[in-house]
Amino acid sequence: MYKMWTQAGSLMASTMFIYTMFMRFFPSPLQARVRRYTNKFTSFVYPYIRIRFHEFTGERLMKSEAYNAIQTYLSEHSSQRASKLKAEAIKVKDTRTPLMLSMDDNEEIIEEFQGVKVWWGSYKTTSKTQSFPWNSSSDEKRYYKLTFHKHYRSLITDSYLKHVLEEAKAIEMKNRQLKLYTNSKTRWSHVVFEHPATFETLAMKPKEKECIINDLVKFKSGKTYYAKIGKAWKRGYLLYGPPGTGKSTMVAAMANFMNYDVYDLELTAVKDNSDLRKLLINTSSKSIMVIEDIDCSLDLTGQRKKRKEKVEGREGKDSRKRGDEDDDDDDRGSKVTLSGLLNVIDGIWSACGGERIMVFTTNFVEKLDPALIRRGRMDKHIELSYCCYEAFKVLAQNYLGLESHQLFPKIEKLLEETKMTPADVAENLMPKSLDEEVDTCLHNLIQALERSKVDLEKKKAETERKQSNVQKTSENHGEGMEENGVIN
Ligand SMILES: Nc1ncnc2c1ncn2[C@@H]1O[C@H](COP(=O)(O)OP(=O)(O)OP(=O)(O)O)[C@@H](O)[C@H]1O
Ligand SMILES: [Mg+2]
Repeated sequence: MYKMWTQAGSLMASTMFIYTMFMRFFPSPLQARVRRYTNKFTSFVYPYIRIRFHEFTGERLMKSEAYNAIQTYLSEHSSQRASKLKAEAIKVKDTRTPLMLSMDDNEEIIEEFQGVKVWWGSYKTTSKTQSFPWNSSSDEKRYYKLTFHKHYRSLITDSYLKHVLEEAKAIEMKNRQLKLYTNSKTRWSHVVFEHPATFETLAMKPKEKECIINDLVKFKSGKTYYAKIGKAWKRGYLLYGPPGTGKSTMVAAMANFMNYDVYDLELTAVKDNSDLRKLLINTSSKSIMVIEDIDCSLDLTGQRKKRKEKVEGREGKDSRKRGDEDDDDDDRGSKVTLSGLLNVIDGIWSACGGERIMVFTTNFVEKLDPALIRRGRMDKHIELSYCCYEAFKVLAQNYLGLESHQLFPKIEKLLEETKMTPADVAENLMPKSLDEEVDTCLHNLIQALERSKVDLEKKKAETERKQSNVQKTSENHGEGMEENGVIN
């Protein structure tokens, strides 16, 4: 047996040697003919077709959708057949096990489709990039390989692959658990998104709420419309208002309503515009990208002004432009610029993927650069404000299960006279012990509102007093000037 293998080995080596020599020294027409015959011979000896599905496409920029779909499909089909499995702890809807099992690396399974056998394999290649011994990193590339008999080429490429993609989509919809992503450098990591907020529990005027819901519904079903008008399928929402008025809660309600993943982009953790673009490309469609407190994220608002001031201050100096950029680098850890962010929102790259919502939240809308929030970038501006009576009724229903109560009119009047955020109203309404009565909760709220009313009146009186003092001083000053003959 050993002898036979040795002979076979040396025969193969000799064949390879002759083949290489031939390819090197003979003219190309002859080479082409030989190659054709070699291919024929190979396909006669090995009549199988192989298709590779790589994890990343486009210079490793984007995760391949086909790869993802196959992964979903195989994890559903492989767990019963493969002997080497990978387990990932995830939460998927409607499953008895909290673990998702998928094929391990270098594992294969056999499937049958309309009586035809196909082989799926999961593989990984590792290449080492080493510039210095102390600075080496390995680059892992994963791919799935599908093998089938050449006789069934059209069945597999037309029907089977379509079946795999469709089934993957159906599995995804069935198990879809929303994800909340967060960024570090150029990578996203995620946890399961479990925020319970919905539009029903969101306290705001019903008409405004309805308007937002209609807008979202229109967006979701607008694929052909956006294509028709030649616009990328995306929409921007600017949520602004004082702290505790429900901006973050609304983002969660939007995600649950649309069934979209949330990408919570922390701009300060992004090194520069190029990394920002990479992050954008690696987001999936059907997602909401949110930048919370955009006014604090980076000095995006000040950059233009600062630049303008510097340029004006250094007029005529050759080093103007270079100096500007150097200073900016020193000022901030992140080099993301306003133009970089604008590009992400509605530049050419922003159209990647489609069906995307972008949300900015801020407490100080007036601080933002107008370019950042102009319509077309932030299409809809939504103000979330202090609690009104209609918003209170939603909270009373949420927290106490109350439709109406004799104390409601009193609360309505107090809400008109004060400025209390929905967060504060909610906190006062929340029972503080298991046996706390509804009436006690409402009384707590009334007391808090009355205190807030007194504070507000005190503040108002104080401001009026200050204003009248300023007025008096300026009048005295004016009289003095007149007496001194300054004003004629
Ligand atoms: N409009 C609202 N409807 C329902 N609950 C609300 C609303 N506003 C605030 N809340 C409650 O108050 C808490 C704080 O609200 P949220 O975090 O959404 O405020 P925010 O506007 O994002 O504040 P900030 O500007 O400080 O980020 C939430 O957990 C929620 O329970
Ligand atoms: Mg918030």
